[in-house]
Amino acid sequence: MSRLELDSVQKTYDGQKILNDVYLHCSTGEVVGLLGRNGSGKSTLLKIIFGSLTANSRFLRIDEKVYTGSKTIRDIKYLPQDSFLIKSISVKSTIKLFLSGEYSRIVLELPIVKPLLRERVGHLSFGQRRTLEVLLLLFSESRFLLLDEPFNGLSPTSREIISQLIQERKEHKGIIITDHDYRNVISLSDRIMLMDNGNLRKIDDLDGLTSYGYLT
Ligand SMILES: Nc1ncnc2c1ncn2[C@@H]1O[C@H](COP(=O)(O)OP(=O)(O)OP(=O)(O)O)[C@@H](O)[C@H]1O
Repeated sequence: MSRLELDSVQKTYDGQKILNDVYLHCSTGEVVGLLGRNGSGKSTLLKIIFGSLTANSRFLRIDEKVYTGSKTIRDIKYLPQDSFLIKSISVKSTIKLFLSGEYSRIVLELPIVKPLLRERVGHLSFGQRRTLEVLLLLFSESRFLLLDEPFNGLSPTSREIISQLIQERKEHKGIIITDHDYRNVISLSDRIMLMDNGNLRKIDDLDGLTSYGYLT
């Protein structure tokens, strides 16, 4: 088992504190659900963990190795809200480009992917592209995944397939997931954390989400 640990994360934008001394951990074999209102700082936190955004302060450790500064780390992959795919190449080429042999073969054979293989990425619908992006991360070799709104634009069937694959792939990975489909996040997650006024609160049940004003 591997463990990612994040401590003392502070982030200020234009003098306004967005993250206030955040602590979070995630181990391989678990899904951590990150909930919070619009603008509460969820994407900011994921980008800081990934290393694409610099924090005022950040302590990041994976097992015994400590990472300083804001470099990206091979062992962490981030699904951003915006697409990261090359629009002019086919789905098949995209899968071969991003995934190594065995995982590439598995994804090429998935029933949800097979009918799309010859399509150019730029011709996919929003939901088809999002599904492909999530699959590329789930079958990557990185031990930790940060999924920022993976269910955005997905039909109920695609949501079910992706949720099932997240459950299967978490055996090898630690996954931090944020999405406004909070019911799905809750059903997938082993632990729920709520971003509230720059702090992360551990949530045990729906009453916890109500008491912090996330649900009414
Ligand atoms: N580059 C930036 N410059 C200034 N403020 C920013 C910048 N990026 C984000 N913010 C602010 O930081 C706060 C947190 O934004 P963030 O995108 O992390 O929220 P979020 O919880 O992911 O929101 P959502 O659920 O709507 O995606 C917001 O108030 C946002 O306006």
